[in-house]
Amino acid sequence: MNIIRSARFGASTLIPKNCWSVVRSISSTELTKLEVNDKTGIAVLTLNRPPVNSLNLELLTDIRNSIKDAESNKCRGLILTSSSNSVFSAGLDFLEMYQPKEERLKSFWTALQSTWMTLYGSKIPTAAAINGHAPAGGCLLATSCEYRVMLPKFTIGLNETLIGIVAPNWFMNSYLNVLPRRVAELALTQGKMFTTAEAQQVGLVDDVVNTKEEAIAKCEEFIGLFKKINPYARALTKQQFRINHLQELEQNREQDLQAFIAAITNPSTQAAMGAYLENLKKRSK
Ligand SMILES: CCCCCCCCCCCC/C=C/CC(=O)SCCNC(=O)CCNC(=O)[C@H](O)C(C)(C)COP(=O)(O)OP(=O)(O)OC[C@H]1O[C@@H](n2cnc3c(N)ncnc32)[C@H](O)[C@@H]1OP(=O)(O)O
Repeated sequence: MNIIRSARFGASTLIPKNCWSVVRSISSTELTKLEVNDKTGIAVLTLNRPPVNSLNLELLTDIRNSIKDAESNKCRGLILTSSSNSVFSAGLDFLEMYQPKEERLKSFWTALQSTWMTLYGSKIPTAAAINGHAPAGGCLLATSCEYRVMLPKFTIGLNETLIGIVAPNWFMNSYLNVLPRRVAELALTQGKMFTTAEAQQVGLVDDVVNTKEEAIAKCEEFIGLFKKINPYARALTKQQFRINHLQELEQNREQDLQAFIAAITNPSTQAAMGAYLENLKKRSK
């Protein structure tokens, strides 16, 4: 058995899973865990930032590093999931955007841009096992993957307009890569959160299963579809589908950053976000 060494983790840890496979930890931080199944070569990236995996600068940085680790370790595919039983990811961390410090705000948005480009443009097959709610940035992570499977009774969608903010072009492009234009426009303008059943009906998720284990198995099945396909040909084909969206952001990163800072620091956006956060806190009491 080859032991993969990680730049971030040193020697790999072996975790026996069942008699057929061995799960090996490639890299791990306080916020993420990246494990590869030795038999299939498929990696699972688990987001672990309780209570709701809200995406702050550190979590975004770890996600990006993990995707790169999976690629550099030549994993055959990458599955994103959550350690929570009820939330895949609550999207961007409001605490990064509410009453922000400018330098941190810049680093935060720049990290989000980089993470999105790394995931959306990844050479290896990507899949999301959505084992909980996936609003806004959580939905962005899922729609940046090539395949989605979701557990029942959760919600997913880009709800930005409900918060009084506008989803940037590249959020919309990830949506449009999955949904018909008419459905995407209606959903985005309403800030619609789809139930699992609705999401499956419009094609926002590909499959619905009852447990996280089944979701991971479905993702493995999806990634297995490429077993006999030349990885180079596959990667270039995927890239051709996504290159326009990737270039659009790459070429306008600074403009996108400035638009974000202007929109977020606008007093009316801050007021709307403050009220939304207050409401969230009341609800959770
Ligand atoms: C012309 C074009 C111009 C374009 C210009 C560009 C402009 C840029 C605009 C900016 C775009 C910014 C994009 C943002 C996208 C986002 O991702 S925003 C985040 C949106 N997320 C949400 O709305 C989710 C909110 N959360 C929930 O709905 C629920 O928490 C949940 C369904 C995910 C889970 O519910 P439950 O399990 O019941 O947990 P709670 O009790 O609600 O929460 C526990 C705990 O977590 C806190 N929390 C929840 N979400 C967040 C979050 N996103 N950030 C930070 N904190 C969060 C919640 O307040 C609770 O905290 P306490 O326990 O009360 O302390």
